Amino acid sequence: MSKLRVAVLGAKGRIGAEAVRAVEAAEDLELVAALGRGDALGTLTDTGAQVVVELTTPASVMENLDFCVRHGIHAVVGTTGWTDDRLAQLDTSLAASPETGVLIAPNFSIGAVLTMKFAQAAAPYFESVEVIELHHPNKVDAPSGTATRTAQLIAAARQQAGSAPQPDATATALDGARGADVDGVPVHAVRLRGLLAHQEVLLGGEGETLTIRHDSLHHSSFMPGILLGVRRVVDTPGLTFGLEHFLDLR
Ligand SMILES: NC(=O)C1=CN([C@@H]2O[C@H](COP(=O)(O)OP(=O)(O)OC[C@H]3O[C@@H](n4cnc5c(N)ncnc54)[C@H](OP(=O)(O)O)[C@@H]3O)[C@@H](O)[C@H]2O)C=CC1
Ligand SMILES: O=C(O)C1=N[C@H](C(=O)O)C[C@H](O)C1
Repeated sequence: MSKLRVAVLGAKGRIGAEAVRAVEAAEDLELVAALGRGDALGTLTDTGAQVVVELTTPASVMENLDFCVRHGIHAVVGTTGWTDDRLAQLDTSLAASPETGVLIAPNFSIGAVLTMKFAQAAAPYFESVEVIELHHPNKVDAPSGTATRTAQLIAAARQQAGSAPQPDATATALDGARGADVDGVPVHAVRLRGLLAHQEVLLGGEGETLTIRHDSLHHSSFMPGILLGVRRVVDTPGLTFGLEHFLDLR
């Protein structure tokens, strides 16, 4: 059987470099390009890439995806910075290339995907819920894509369950003291040397709290999810948001 031809964008970055090694080590995949900033996107078509793994920056991702979709190259995207406007723009370009698949995964690690699922399930049972994400200090965006997605899922679950607004008597606060408001869920971002990628979801009810915590200790935690995405996206046209759609979660 012929190998799937894969390119990595952001190949010299923290996660991109790990993805290059993971693709090279996979027997069913062939790494045909490893591109960094300034490298010509034409290399993707010249090398016949079938799938691009996009791990760059929020400032670069839209232009890169536009090129991929216009050329019918499937994409697995870990880069953050997704807004409704950006998703709508991507949907529009995918409509003109209906056989192309794009997976956007706020987080490729199984533990983070499960954290989101558990938080979504627990949220309606508690009066209060807040998200704390903790990352290395070189991260350029805050809050993290994972924390934003987690808060959105929590908010949707609470709305569906008819939960009351969260109790909070704060009358005066320094700017930022109560975190960012994501659909009514406070999200706090910590940047600390020594950390990689971590998240806690704190839930509180009368006389009890529940903490759901996930730690990515190494970039290898993201690799099985990226490889799964590469193998599945070629048979999944259109936009898929979240790795959970490619997992057989019960
Ligand atoms: N979904 C997930 O599971 C994960 C997602 N991420 C996300 O992935 C992204 C990358 O993270 P990280 O590796 O830590 O960041 P880095 O800054 O280490 O890596 C990004 C790399 O992309 C390069 N780059 C920038 N623009 C382009 C471009 N147009 N074409 C090709 N390469 C480009 C950068 O080059 P230069 O240095 O010259 O700017 C850099 O080498 C972030 O958005 C992060 O949040 C990270 C980990 C897991
Ligand atoms: O920048 C990172 O490192 C990470 N980014 C993603 C995010 O913003 O959620 C995924 C993970 O947290 C690592």
